[in-house]
Order: sequence, then structure tokens, then C-alpha cells
Amino acid sequence: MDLSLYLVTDRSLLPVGKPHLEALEQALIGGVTVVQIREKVADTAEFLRVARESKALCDRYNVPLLVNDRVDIALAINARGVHLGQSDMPIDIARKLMPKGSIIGISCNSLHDVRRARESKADYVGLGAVWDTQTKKLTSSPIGVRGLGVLLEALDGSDIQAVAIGGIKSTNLARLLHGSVSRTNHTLDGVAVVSDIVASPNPETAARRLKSIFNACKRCILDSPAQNFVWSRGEILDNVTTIMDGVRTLSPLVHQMTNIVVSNQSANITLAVGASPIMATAPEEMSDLSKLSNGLLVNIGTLVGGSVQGMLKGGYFVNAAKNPVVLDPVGVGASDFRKSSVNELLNAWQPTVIKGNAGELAALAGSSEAASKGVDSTGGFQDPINFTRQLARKERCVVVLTGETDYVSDGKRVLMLKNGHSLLGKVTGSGCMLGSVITAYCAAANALASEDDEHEGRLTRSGDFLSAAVGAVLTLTIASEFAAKREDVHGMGTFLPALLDEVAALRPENIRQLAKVEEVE
Ligand SMILES: Nc1ncnc2c1ncn2[C@@H]1O[C@H](COP(=O)(O)OP(=O)(O)OP(=O)(O)O)[C@@H](O)[C@H]1O
Ligand SMILES: Cc1ncsc1CCO
Repeated sequence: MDLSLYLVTDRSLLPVGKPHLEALEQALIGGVTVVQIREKVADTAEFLRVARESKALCDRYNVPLLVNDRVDIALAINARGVHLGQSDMPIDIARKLMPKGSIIGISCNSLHDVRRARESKADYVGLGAVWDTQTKKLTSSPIGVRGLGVLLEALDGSDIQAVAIGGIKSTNLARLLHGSVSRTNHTLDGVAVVSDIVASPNPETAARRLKSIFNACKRCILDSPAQNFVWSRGEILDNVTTIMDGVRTLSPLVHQMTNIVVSNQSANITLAVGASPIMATAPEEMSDLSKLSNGLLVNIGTLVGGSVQGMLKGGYFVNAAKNPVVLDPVGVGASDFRKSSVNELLNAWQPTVIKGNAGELAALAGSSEAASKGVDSTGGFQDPINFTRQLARKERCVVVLTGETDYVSDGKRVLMLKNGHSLLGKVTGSGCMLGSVITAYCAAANALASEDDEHEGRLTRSGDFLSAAVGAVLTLTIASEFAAKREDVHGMGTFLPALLDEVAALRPENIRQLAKVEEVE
């Protein structure tokens, strides 16, 4: 059964004066692939009438109809199946009552629910609620986009299909589909939508829009090219040179929402690499800025009450504009507020790169292997190569793990970079400055990718963000080696301005000569 666009009806959401059957027919014309009749307040006679009329209409369009909760009504109208909640009739009993071959789906909110659905041989699971929703009073908190991947992984090896439900709209569908892929590459089979179709004055267009985003995203996620070849040092440096030249010729506008400790040095290092900074945090200007800027940095170093609102909107609009977003989860392990804020951000938008030190990335991955003290890392990973690769795979973006040695991965390849100077570890904000440079380089890499790549299913163009991240690390670390050697540099105070000078003076040839970079397995 094709569950890709799964409509759940709710007559209370219909625009004033619009009959249920009219809206349903338009949704069917728009491409809905399965319909579930959900009635919250109707008595049995009314439920039966609505279900019977809806079934006749769905039959005309050859679309299966399921009934929410009520096995008796499903039987009475000869529905294709039922959808059960955790507190409805158990699946094994419903299975006995329904005709052979009926479809039985169940709502699942946790791993426990999914495991039980497997045991009781459900045909599909409805996973959610993904986001908070007005259409249903939630009995447990939303699981978020990132919660879906874990549940999908629990379905590996079974033929149970999965649809997500809860607050899904055309405006968040791309994020949902990209963000919910499990580490094992298990993807959603469909999305259940209520208000975006039912409450729309034009359900046909609404359904068509959702379906086209779904198909485009699925294609894009499944098509991600297998990059099994090994890069030579020369090839990496060719890519870095192209991007460095791109930053200087295109001078991308880099929007940064960063912390108050490093704002000034971050703006200056952005200028030093040849890009333009704009530091802005107000939620009210995020939409406008996303139309001007070529990339966004979100650094959570000094969050205040309203910061997260701006960051939520900022990333959302930049995803929509298909430009890169870089996340620097500064000190994320230091407080529950930072942790829940980062979780909220990652449920709302897709980062292109996540950069952090060992303590930060361990906290983000829920690992206790690398400790931190506030914003500083005080430990490392036994196997940083695989840690970086796995995190990149899980978050579906490029990950940069910083420290004396840096690691950069896109989930397939891992590059190890050994340039730098210990003074970088002594001044505050070297990691934050690296975040700015990565964003500038990603903005250039994105702009260099062909406009034909502005594919509906993507959240950026197909820029070479792995090379952009590598180039940014090499730029900062090789410049730090030049700065540390200067006669006028006597310690951290004189190092910082010298670093800015050396970044501005750095040439691709310097990188070619001095880069200590290799691909590692
Ligand atoms: N001891 C060191 N030797 C060489 N390079 C270093 C050293 N310490 C840091 N670096 C470089 O500095 C950059 C920032 O990394 P670091 O891990 O210090 O970030 P961070 O802890 O997030 O910094 P901050 O919180 O001060 O912004 C990286 O490119 C890294 O290679
Ligand atoms: C010291 C410090 N505190 C919050 S952000 C920041 C800058 C370096 O991460």
C-alpha cells in the first residue's frame, strides 16, 4: 500500500462552509494516497454515515480508506483497514475481527511502542507526534524530527511501513524527511497530514505541493551518490583552492548569530578571508536576511532568553533559501538549557556543518567519552575517526571535530588535519572563529554549485561542503603557524591580531605547501 501522502480527516478544521466530501475529493485529485477517517465527537450513526460516504468517494479514486479506532465501523463499510491508538483495541483482537488481508496500523510514540507493534505484526506504524499540533491533544511530548530516526531504526529488518504524524506541513516537510533518516538509512514511507490539507481553501493544491516535496526529497535522500573513491592530497587541495578563490571573488554575505565574547573577532576574521559579515539576532529580521545572505552561522555560546527564537527562524529561512547553515554548539554539555535548545534547533532545521570540540560533540551525541569544562574540552575520543564519521552519518551533515588534530567527515570519508599552533588553544574563540570561516567557505561552495542544483528536494545546492570545511580549518591553522612565528608575537595578546593579518595574507599556495592533511579509514 502506498502510504506516501496519508490524509487524516478532521471535519472541525474545514474552512467555514466547505463540505467534507468536497474537500476530500479535491485532496484525492491532488494525489493523497490513503485516507483515514477520524471523527472525534460524532456519534456512531454520524460516524457511519461519514465513513460510508467517504469510502464511496475513495473507491472512485481507487484510494484505500482506513477508519480510526472503530473496528465496528470499518467492518460495516468494508474499509481497507483500521488505525489504532495505544489505548484502543489490541492488534491481535482487531486482526481476528477484521477480514483477512485488512490493513492494521498503530500509533507509536516510543521504542517500546514500536517493539510491541513489531511483535503484534502491525502493517504500518504512525510515528509521532513529531511536532506539537493543534489537531490533537497530545498525551506525551513531541518526539521531534530527530526522535524519528531512532524509531525507524527499530523497524530495520521488518516490512512494517512507517509514516510520521504531528504538525507536518509543506513548510517543514523537507526538514522532516532529511532529518528523520536513521543511522541505518531507514527512511519514512510516508507522512500523515491533517490541517495542511483539510484546513486549506484548496486541498488539491495543498496535496499536490506536499506530494511533490515528498517525492523530490525521497529521490534526493536515496540518490546521494556513493563516494567510495579515495581523495589524493592534491585533489583535496585543488578543491580548497577553488573555494578559497570563490570566497575572495564572490565575497559572500555571512549572517552570524554568535556569542558576545567573540562577535568582533568573528566579524573581522570573516572580512579577513574575503567575505562580508552581518551579525544579527532578532527573529523579526530573519526572513529578510535570509534573502540577502549566502550562509548562516548559529553559535550558541551565550544564549539569552529569546536567542533560540531567532535561531529557530534563522535556520528555517536559510534552509528554505537553500543556503548553508553551520551549527557551533558551544558548551552544549554545560547546561540542560543549551542541550534542549540545540535539540530544538536541530528539530527545526538541517545544518550543513556541525563543528565542535570533543566535549561539545560528545554531549551532542549523548556520549560521556569526552568531558568538558564549560566551553572547553578536557578529553578526547579513543577513536575520533569513527566518532566523527558516525556523528556525520547520524546528523546527515559534515562534522568537524576540533582539537590539536582536527577531523572532518561527511559520513563516508574522514580527513585528518594536523596543522595549527598551541596558541590557538590558549586564546578564547578560536573555535568560534573557525565556525565563521567554515560558514564563509560553505557559502562560496554553495554559490559555486550550479543553479541547476536548486533541486526542490535539497536543503542546499550540491556544494562541496566537505572541502569547504577542510579549507576553513587549513586557513585558520596554517595562518596560526605563520602568526606564531612572527617576531612581534609574544603571547596570546599579540597573537590574535597577528592571526587576523596572516589569515588575510594567506594564499592558496601556502596551503598547498604546508597542509598536513590526509584521508583516513
Ligand atoms: N594545541 C593545538 N595545536 C594546534 N592547533 C590547535 C590546538 N588547539 C586548538 N587548535 C586549533 O584551533 C581551532 C579551534 O579548535 P578548539 O578545539 O580550540 O576550539 P574550541 O575549544 O571550540 O575553541 P573556543 O571555545 O575557544 O572557541 C582548531 O582548528 C584546532 O585545530
Ligand atoms: C568563553 C565563552 N563563554 C561562552 S562563549 C565563549 C567563547 C568561546 O567559546
